[in-house]
Amino acid sequence: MIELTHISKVYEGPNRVEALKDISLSVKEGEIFGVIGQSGAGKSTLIRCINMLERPTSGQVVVDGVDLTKLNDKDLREQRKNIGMIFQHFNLLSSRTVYDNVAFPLELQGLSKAEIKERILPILDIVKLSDRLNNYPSQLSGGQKQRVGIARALASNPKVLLCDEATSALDPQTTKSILELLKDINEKLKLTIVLITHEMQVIKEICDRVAVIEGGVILEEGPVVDVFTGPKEKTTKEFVSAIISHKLPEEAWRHLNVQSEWQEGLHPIIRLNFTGDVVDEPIVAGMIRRFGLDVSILFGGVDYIQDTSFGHLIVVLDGERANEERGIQYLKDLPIGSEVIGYVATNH
Ligand SMILES: Nc1ncnc2c1ncn2[C@@H]1O[C@H](COP(=O)(O)OP(=O)(O)OP(=O)(O)O)[C@@H](O)[C@H]1O
Repeated sequence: MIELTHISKVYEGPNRVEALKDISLSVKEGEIFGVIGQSGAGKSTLIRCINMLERPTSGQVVVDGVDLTKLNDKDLREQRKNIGMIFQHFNLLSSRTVYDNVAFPLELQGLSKAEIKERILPILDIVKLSDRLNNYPSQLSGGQKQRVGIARALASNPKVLLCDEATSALDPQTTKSILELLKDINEKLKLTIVLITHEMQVIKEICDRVAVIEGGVILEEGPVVDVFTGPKEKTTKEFVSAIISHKLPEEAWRHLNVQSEWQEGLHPIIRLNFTGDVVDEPIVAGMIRRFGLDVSILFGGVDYIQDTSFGHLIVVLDGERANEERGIQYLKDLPIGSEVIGYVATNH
């Protein structure tokens, strides 16, 4: 649905900034694609290139089969009806009611009052604002204002919705309800959604795939579950660790006096990561039964990334060294992630 090919964006001026450097991305029809990055990474520039609010310095932007970089202003305006956008600070007109804010883009397109009404009443129903039609933005909560923004974006029946930090100004509870609404319209209206955010929680809640951007470059991208369970780049690891702690807390690490070499009398500490149904397998019981090992659990938990369970466990294997080595091999042969992260003395 969206193909970005070799996109670069340079802001010329006394402080020349290369905001995007040769970015290529592909977003499939009907998916929710998230771009995450820290402040200044290039997220806003990237999302604004998709509807050409920013014109890329070079590269191609194809949305629904049309190369937007080749269009004149009139054709671009026409194609933009396919691409709705919502913003962090909602960008509503304060002198217009909820109804009139949502009607505004359709008025600009020259639709009649009756056509507008027919188009937007069902949308106001989807975003649950039917009882607020005559309120002004100042009379609404942040979440309600964003619902107006969403309804206005949907008014033109777009195929793509761009969300520019759409929940960053909202509290966690309201964020959750807006994300649920986005998921809902993605499913009901088969809308392709691209969102940018600096919050991993947003990616975790609703995205199918994610790209991590830093310094105008995509560091890595893939299905959310894959990126969460196997982050490759340092920045990605930091984002992931903000919501999933794979690590033993620092204090516990010190208290245990963890060593990096497997010396006499020490036992391996192992980190296990597992996704999906495998979490239900009796892995710990297997190690006890097969190799006569004592398995102490130091740390662990199960997270859910949408419908996929993602477990992590840090354990110490304690037994004869040969059996400990067999246990490590047994784990390696299972369809889970396992890594020896240090060695400790136990009380036995
Ligand atoms: N209109 C502009 N003129 C000059 N430089 C700009 C302009 N817009 C953005 N930049 C620069 O481009 C780089 C990327 O900015 P961008 O706003 O895309 O990042 P971001 O990831 O969205 O950050 P934030 O979350 O803080 O908005 C930054 O160095 C920024 O200062």
